[in-house]
Amino acid sequence: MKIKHVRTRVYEWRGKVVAPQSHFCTNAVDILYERGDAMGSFRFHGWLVVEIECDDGTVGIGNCALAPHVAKKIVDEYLAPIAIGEDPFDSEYIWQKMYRRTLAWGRKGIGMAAISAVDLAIWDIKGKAVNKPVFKLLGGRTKEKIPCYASKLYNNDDRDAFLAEAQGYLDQGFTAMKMRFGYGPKDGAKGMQKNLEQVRLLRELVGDDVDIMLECYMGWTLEYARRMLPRLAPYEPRWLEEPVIADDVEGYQELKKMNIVPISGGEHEFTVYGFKDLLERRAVDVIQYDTNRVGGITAALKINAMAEAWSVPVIPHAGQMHNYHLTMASTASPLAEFFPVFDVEVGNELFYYIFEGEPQPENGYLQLSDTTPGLGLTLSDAYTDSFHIVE
Ligand SMILES: O=C(O)[C@H](O)[C@H](O)[C@@H](O)CO
Ligand SMILES: [Mg+2]
Repeated sequence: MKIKHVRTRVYEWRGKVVAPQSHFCTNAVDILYERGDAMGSFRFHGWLVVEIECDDGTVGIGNCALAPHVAKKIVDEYLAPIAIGEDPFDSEYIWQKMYRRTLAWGRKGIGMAAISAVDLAIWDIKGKAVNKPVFKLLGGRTKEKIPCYASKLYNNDDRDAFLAEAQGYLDQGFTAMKMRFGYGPKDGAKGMQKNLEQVRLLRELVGDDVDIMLECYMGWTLEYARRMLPRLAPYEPRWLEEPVIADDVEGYQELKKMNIVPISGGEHEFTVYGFKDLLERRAVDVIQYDTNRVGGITAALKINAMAEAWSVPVIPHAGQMHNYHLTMASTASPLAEFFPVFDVEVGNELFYYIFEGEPQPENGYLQLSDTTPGLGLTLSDAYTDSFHIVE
């Protein structure tokens, strides 16, 4: 079996977009003085789809959402020539070739996201070639079904609307949900009180039998997070996510060492080397790589093994099939993130408009088929009129 052709397309969403409410999510840009759409550069309204065709006609599908046009260029110019002609079952060798040939500039960030997209397509091929779901190639079923948490609840100062969304997840049977803070250091004591009010109201609504997770999306500082942790402790969040930027590993270490609220991170970290550093420095209580960024399934599988050795749970970023297969196949991964299906807003939900095959939860659990080969995704044609597709 040989890789014959690599096709890359960027799906640009042209359909309806729901403008997010003000202060809907803190983020790394918040410390800058200019106003405007701070979360603008964290939107996912374009998505790279990579299709790899083999000489026997098998086609594998991969994807990545970070800077999709740049990732497309990297795949077209650098990675496709490396993969073509190789046996897809030599996935480790192909991964090493892609990594080492682009090491000068691709070891983190968009270079690794592009490698991830190719690697996902290769694993999809391997599953299809042996007529097995990918998780069966990664160690198999470790769970009867996958527990998941509802992940949206962007801050809304209309507290009735915020709580109505949370009530909806309770009504659907979720026993865990993640909210986004709307305020950070720039918003002073008043903003801090709004953050605390938001958590208090959510905890009062859901009670003590539901886990709540708190997302900062890199929008706080170490000083602000130090002040918030003791104030958040009474609400017993399952974790506080990305309180500081990914490069501030010392900040992560210090917050974790305070041992007040578990600290999670990793969706902006890459390869086994990035997670070796986080683990050895005991910087996180929960690892949250995204398989379509971190180095694909080839890298994620190795990180799961490292996390198991360090007893650090892996709860991958994003509710998408490429992450679910890893969670299903690892006892180090107790839970999956689930992005509820909504009108397109930030774009986490765009995946549902491009692909068919994503499982929908029942009472807070997801199920993967034992018989659907590969990753289990096909390209949807239900929304083609709402996409501008760049070949
Ligand atoms: O943890 C997450 O789901 C991410 O940080 C979100 O994708 C991001 O859009 C912020 O909500
Ligand atoms: Mg996050």
